[in-house]
Amino acid sequence: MDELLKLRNDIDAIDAQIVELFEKRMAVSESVAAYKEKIGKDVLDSDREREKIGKVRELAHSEFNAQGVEALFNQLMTISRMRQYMLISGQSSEYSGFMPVSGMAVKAREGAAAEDVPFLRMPFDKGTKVVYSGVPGAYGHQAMLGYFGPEVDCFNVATFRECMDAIKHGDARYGVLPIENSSTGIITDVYDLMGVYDNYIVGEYVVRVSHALLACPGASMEDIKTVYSHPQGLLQCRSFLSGKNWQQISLNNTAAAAKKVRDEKDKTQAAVASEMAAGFYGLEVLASKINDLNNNSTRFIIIQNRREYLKEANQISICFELPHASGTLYNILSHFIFNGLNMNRIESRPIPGKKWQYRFFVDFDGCLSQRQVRNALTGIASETDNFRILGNYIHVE
Ligand SMILES: C=C(O[C@@H]1C=C(C(=O)O)C=C[C@H]1O)C(=O)O
Repeated sequence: MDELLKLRNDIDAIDAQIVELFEKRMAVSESVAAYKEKIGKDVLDSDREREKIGKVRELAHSEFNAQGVEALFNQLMTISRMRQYMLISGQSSEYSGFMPVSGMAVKAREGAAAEDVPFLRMPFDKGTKVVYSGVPGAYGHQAMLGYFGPEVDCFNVATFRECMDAIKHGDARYGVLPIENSSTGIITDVYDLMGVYDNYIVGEYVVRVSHALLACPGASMEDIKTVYSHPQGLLQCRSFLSGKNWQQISLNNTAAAAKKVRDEKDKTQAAVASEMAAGFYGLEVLASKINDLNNNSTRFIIIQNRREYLKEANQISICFELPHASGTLYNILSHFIFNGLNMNRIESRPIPGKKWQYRFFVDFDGCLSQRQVRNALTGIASETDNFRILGNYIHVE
């Protein structure tokens, strides 16, 4: 026991020296930050870090220790960079061109689950033009009405890209696009477009997908022979449809199915779509809530072409590219860890034209007005390629 005590005393004495040296090193690193800020030099100097690792490895007396020293100095230099970003990330109210704006308090709309609806929205009035992708009566329409209310001045476009273009060119102030479904995952096309357009996420809205069986007025369940819907609509109602012996036909979206049933006025046809589509197309609801899972939801984003964020915003979305080398993503994640930020999601998508290279999308908790967020973003921006802040908005749980 005495022997262990003595050995631990030795370790304590060495550790005290390490801490003293660590603090001395950090003080020098702070002076380096001040100098770099003065001359406009980047914090990260990969060549210098590589040389440093080589040199400290040579100082070690075994391969095991060389590896240990390498890991240790990688951490030391990461911490040193974090400190430098802290000292140079600014303090003005705007960050990277993003201006804080005041939100508008809006009550939850009828039929919406309270937890799906943000209590604060981006400012809009009756004259504000809004575009959504999809057709009237589809879930995109429902999300748009949920966020902006029934009196909104809106129009729809057929594709996600057209929605992006309408926002980019100012044909509409806000756009509404689906970004993720709770059972089928992310909408990759929307991610890819967000990565290349200069549009920004300013809000989020969740629609609980609740399918109903719709048919012509006067039709009953016994009349039905054919059912139309989006493939996902048919899939999500598999147990309801399984015993029915109806022909199932896929169309582009659920609202197109409702429209077809209305237009053809055939009592043997039915559509799987929302109850809202029933009202919109003058159809009757033969059965409601027919999806297998009743917590199936689609998350929509509200986009615009201005760099703005609500003062109460609590989630940030960013994207960036990384060189195809070992440790690059690990290095970026350290910015979240050292700044105490909670990451909610990370996705990667192939970069068109760059084989086996990926663009990363990260969502994390925070607001652009917070110091630790700015520190992390300053670091990530300078250590990645094509870094973009995609938006700061109120996240709906
Ligand atoms: C301290 C510097 O800044 C960064 C941190 C380093 C370190 O802690 O040793 C090395 C290179 C830079 O990435 C520097 O440039 O010397």
